[in-house]
Amino acid sequence: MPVGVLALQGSFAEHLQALGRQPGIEPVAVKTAGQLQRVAAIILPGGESTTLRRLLDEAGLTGLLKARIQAGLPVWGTCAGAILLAARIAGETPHLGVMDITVCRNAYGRQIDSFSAAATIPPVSPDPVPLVFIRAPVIEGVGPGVQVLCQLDGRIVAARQEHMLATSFHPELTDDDSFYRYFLSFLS
Ligand SMILES: NC(=O)CC[C@H](N)C(=O)O
Repeated sequence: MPVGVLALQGSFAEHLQALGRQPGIEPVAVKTAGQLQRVAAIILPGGESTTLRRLLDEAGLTGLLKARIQAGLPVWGTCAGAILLAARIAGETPHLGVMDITVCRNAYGRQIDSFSAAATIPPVSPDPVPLVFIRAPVIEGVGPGVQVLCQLDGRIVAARQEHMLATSFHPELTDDDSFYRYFLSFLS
């Protein structure tokens, strides 16, 4: 099963490596419309969301990506990828705008703008999942069709809406694959 990772900027290599550990999955680096057309699901990696948006536009991928997601392509945005998905971004205009969440960029203060934590997220794993945050956004609000998966100190850091998954943190920077298994379950 070909599963893509948007490979324009950010932590795509780590996602491709993690996908390569999942049985039956062919990791595909997505840089072109042809590659985007053939994947059965896609991960939008962390990085810098305004840069990612610009590169998506320059590659001519924004409209196709949005259309495929709206037609049901399973998508998982991590960190900057979650910002790309959000229908609302505090103080900014949205990018893809497909997921009914409101995000606030760089929501953690300077002194803790990168940190690790762990949380038990029952739909994802019975065991605590390590969470790595790097200048992370938080999800400030969700629409009625969105399931909150994880809150940390009362702030939403993971949510699902049907075939769309958004996480503020970076599972690709840990050796815990439970979020990959959870996301790939959207395919069945
Ligand atoms: N690790 C990340 O993806 C950081 C996201 C970045 N701070 C942004 O707002 O785009």
